[in-house]
Amino acid sequence: MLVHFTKMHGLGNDFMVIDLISQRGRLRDADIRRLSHRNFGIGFDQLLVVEPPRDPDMDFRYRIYNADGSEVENCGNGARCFARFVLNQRLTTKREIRVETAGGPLTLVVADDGRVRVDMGAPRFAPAALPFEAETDLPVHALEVGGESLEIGVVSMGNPHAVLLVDSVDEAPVREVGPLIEAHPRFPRRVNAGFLEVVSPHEARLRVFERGVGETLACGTGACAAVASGIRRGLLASPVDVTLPGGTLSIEWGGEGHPVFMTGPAETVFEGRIIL
Ligand SMILES: N[C@@H](CCC[C@H](N)C(=O)O)C(=O)O
Repeated sequence: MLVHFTKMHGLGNDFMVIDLISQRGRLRDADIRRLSHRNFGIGFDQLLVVEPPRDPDMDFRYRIYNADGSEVENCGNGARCFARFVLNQRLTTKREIRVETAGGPLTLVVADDGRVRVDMGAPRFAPAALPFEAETDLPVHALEVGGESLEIGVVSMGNPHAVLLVDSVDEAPVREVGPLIEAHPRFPRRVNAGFLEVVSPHEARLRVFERGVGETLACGTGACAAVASGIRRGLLASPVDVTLPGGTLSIEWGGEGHPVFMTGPAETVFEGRIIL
C-alpha cells in the first residue's frame, strides 16, 4: 500500500508525519525502526501519526513513536509540527486546535507568522508521575550514576524528564552520562535526560539525551521540564528563552498547578510516498 508522508522539523528535532484519517496503513515497531534509520530509511527522531479523535470534544488524536519504535506520551516539537501539518494538509481550518495524546489533551494555537503556541499542561513533580523510584517529592534528588552522585530534578510533562544542572552545556558529558540516566533502574519506564545551563533568570541553554532516540537537536517537553525544574529551584523566572542546539524556544510557566506554555517554529522539509 502506498502511503503519503511529510518530513517536518521543530528546531532540528525531526519527524515523519502520516495522516491516517484520509489514508489507511499500519506501522509495526520494526517498520518504525527501519524508516527512522538515517542511511537505510527516511531518517527521523519521531514518527507522528494523525488519527480521528476518540473524544468528540477534541479535533484530532495524534500518536508519537520514538525512533526505536516505542510509543510515547508527549512531544513538544512534534505538537507544533502536528498543528502546522493538519492546516497544511487541509484537515482543519481552525487555528486553535485541541488534540488527544497518550499524555493527555493539548491545545495549540497557530499564529499568523506560522509559530505555534502550545498549552503543554501542568508539570508534575511527584516521583510516581514519571515513574521514578523515590520516597518523597523533592526539588532535587540524588542519583548514583557511574560511581558519582548526581543531583537531578524529576518532572513529568506527560513524558518523563530528569534535569541535571551543568556549568556549561558545551562541556557537559551528554552522550556519555545521558544513556546511563536514560536507562537507570530507578526510572522503570526510562527517562529523557536534560542538561541545563542557567545563563540568567530568563535565559537558559539545554541539551537533551532523549529516551528511545539519543541526543536530539531540540526537545520541546525537555525545555518545558527544564524551565519548570529551574523555576522550582529558584534558578529561573518566567518567561525563559531556552536555547537548544537547533534553536530557541520561549517557555512560560506561572508556577505550581499552572500549565506551561511553549512557543516556537515548525517547518516542512519535503513530502513523499512509501510502500507499507
Ligand atoms: N522530541 C520530543 C520528545 C519525544 C519523546 C521522548 N523521546 C520520550 O521518549 O519521552 C519533544 O520535543 O518533546
